[in-house]
Parts: sequence; structure tokens; C-alpha cells
Amino acid sequence: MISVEEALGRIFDLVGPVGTETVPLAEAAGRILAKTVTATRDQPPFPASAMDGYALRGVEADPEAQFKVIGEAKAGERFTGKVGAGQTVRIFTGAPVPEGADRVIIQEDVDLRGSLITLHRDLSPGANIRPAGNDFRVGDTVTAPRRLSPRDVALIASMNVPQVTVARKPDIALIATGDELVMPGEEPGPDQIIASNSFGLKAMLEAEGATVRLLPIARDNADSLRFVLGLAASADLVVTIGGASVGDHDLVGPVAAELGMEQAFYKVAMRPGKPLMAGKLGDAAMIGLPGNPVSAMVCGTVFILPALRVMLGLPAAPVTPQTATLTADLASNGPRQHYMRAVLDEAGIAAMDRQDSALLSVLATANALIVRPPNDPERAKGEIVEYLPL
Ligand SMILES: Nc1nc2c(c(=O)[nH]1)N[C@H]1C(S)=C(S)[C@@H](COP(=O)(O)OP(=O)(O)OC[C@H]3O[C@@H](n4cnc5c(N)ncnc54)[C@H](O)[C@@H]3O)O[C@H]1N2
Ligand code: MOO
Repeated sequence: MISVEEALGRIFDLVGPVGTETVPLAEAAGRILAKTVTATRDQPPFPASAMDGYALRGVEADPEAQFKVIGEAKAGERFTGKVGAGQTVRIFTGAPVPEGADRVIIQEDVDLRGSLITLHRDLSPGANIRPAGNDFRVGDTVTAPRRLSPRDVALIASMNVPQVTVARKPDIALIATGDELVMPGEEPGPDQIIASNSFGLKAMLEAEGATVRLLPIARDNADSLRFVLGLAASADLVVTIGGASVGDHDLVGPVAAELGMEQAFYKVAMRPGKPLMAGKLGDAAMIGLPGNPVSAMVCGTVFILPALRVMLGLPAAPVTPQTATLTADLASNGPRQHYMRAVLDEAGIAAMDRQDSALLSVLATANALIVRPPNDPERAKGEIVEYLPL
């Protein structure tokens, strides 16, 4: 059995960036920017008023000084003349500051009578002018790779860039296996249960940026598994669920081998998730997840999400653990790295009572996985432990 770190390294060797596509900016949020965006203009493109008020020559802004209003500048329409001595231009927020003026007096600091303004005795400080290029200049960049936030999208729009090059969404084929499984909404037989892992994993991987195809459930015979694996042929990553262990009906390893899978590893020193396998099946990477629901979701978090990030052009890196203070003792750990379902709150973190890898109700209540290294000794309340947020 290899360590989690070694397994993740071997999975990184199986995957690479899947290529790029161009999308309209309106559809770019959440996508991974693949090509750095460069501003094609300055923002603001001219010195702009930051307030509604009166533009004038700052040296003349003495208390109770008077100015003649000679015109108006609004956002979208500049005043084309020049502001001279004793003159002012009525100006609104976002308007180009007229030539000759270098200060905007806010309208609250002014009395207007006819076409004459008188400044108040106490004036608010500041010129109230945003210099040209104050926000960004031609040539400034939004660098790739990065996941585009709504804030990035607003900035790119402001740079007058209508479409962006992003990583193509990796195509992931998900295959649940087992005679015991039916789809949610179907009528299960007396010995059957509902396929759940595929739905949890689809949600997890799509939230990260993949397109996930749920293929038909493969039955516990080689023909069925061969057939469904055939449907996955064009995928970037094939993920099977279940049938990975050592039982007579655990066929994923043998059938994938028969189809030419080059195995990178089988079995990892982790809990849950021990019977994990990975390899290359044709051009696709293949990951065989254990069937126990919590094992599948934990392996998805620890291995598939980091692999997906590499496929999206992001750096190869494990999920970054965080630290928290234990609010309850922990027993010593065995030889496998243990990902314990836990609840994190303001007081700290505590492992949940039931850690069976079949319990989705426990996983759904958990909001963190405490990471226990192999052979970690007993840990007492108050000690610091590492965890992965869920
Ligand atoms: N003799 C041994 N038995 C087992 C070992 C072992 O080392 N020696 N390992 C155990 C561990 S650990 C795990 S994890 C499981 C993994 O087994 P498989 O990957 O072969 O999974 P299955 O047997 O197909 O299923 C296990 C369990 O999960 C349920 N399942 C499967 N797929 C789904 C799905 N899509 N949605 C919901 N539930 C699913 C399945 O019904 C079983 O209950 O093996 C142990 N055994
Ligand atoms: O490795 Mo199994 O995943 O502990 O239930």
C-alpha cells in the first residue's frame, strides 16, 4: 500500500491540462482563466469628477469666494470650453473635469443664486477628482491561471474585453457499479439500495468546473462493465465507483486491465478509501473509487478535486489542510491516514461519534475532515490538529 501523498503524485502524473476555449464574458464567472487579459484602455480615460458639484481652479477656492457658472459637464458629455479665473462649471459624478479646473467643490459647500455660486466658509477638503488611469491603465493585466470571480469579471468588462480564453471543462464520465443499485426515484427490489455516490460526486466535480456524465449503472458482470466503460471512451477522466475491493463481484480492476488499463497503483494507506485504484485507460485517466459512500466522497475530495484542478490548468497541489483546536479527545490512529468526519465550530473541532464509511447522514452533518497521520498517538482536548474543510 502506498501513502496518500504518493498516490496523489501518481494521479498528477496521469492528468494534464485539457485545453482551452473562448467564452463570452457573461458566461465566464467561475471558469479558469487560461490566457492573461490585458486592458485596452485607461480607466477612467480622463480626469473624472468624484462628486456632484462645481469645477474650478483650486487656488481660487477661498472661503466665501464667488464664481460665475459658465456651463455644465455630465457623465457622458463633457464641457468643451475652458474654466478661467472666477469661473466654474456645474459638474456631476463621472463627468470629465473641464480644462482649467483642478478641484470640484461639492454642492453641499456652495450657495447658488442665479448663475453665481458663493463658497461656504468651511470647505470639505480634497480635490474630488479621479486622475486618468486611476483604476487601471492600458496594458494592465488580469493574470492567468485563476478562477474568475464576479469581481474579476467586472474588472475585465471595464477593460473592454468582451470574451476570454478559459480552460475547457474537463469531461468526466462517472460509472456506478453493482447489481444492488437503482437510480433515485426507481422502485428498488428487496435487496437493493439507491445509487447515491454518483450524485454526490457529480455535484462536487461540477462545482469545481467539470462537465460530469452519469453513465448507466454497470451490473456485476464483465460484459456490462465493458459496455459502460466503452461509453466513457471520449472522456478526459473515467471514474468508477465500487467493485474495487477483493470480493468475487469486484470486477473493475480485472475488466479495466483486460481493456488495457495501465495501473498506476491499487490500494492506499488511508481510511476510508483503501481500495482506491488509478491508471491510464487509452487517452483517459481512470480512477476507481471504493463503493462505500463516505469512501467515495473522501477520495473525491482528496484525489479527484486536485486532479481536476490540474486538468483545468491550475498548479498540482494537495488540498491545503487548516488547523483547529480539539474540543474532545481522540484515540490513537492505526497505520492508515484517517480522514475523520468532524464538526468545526467557534469553540474548535471534534470528531463525530460514528466513523463507519457507509454513513452518509454523518458525512452530510460534518463540515470538516480531521486528518490523522498514520500511527498518530492519542490526542487530548486542547491540542491542535489538521483538517480539511468540507
Ligand atoms: N475482505 C475484504 N472486504 C473488504 C475490504 C477488504 O480489504 N477486504 N475493504 C472494505 C473497504 S475498506 C471498502 S471501502 C469496501 C470497498 O468495496 P468496493 O469498492 O468493492 O465497493 P462495493 O463492494 O461495490 O460497495 C461497497 C458498499 O458501497 C455500496 N455502494 C457501491 N456503490 C454505490 C453507489 N454508487 N451508491 C451508493 N452505495 C454504493 C455498496 O452497496 C456496498 O454497500 O470494501 C470493503 N470490503
Ligand atoms: O477504505 Mo473503506 O473506504 O474504509 O470503507
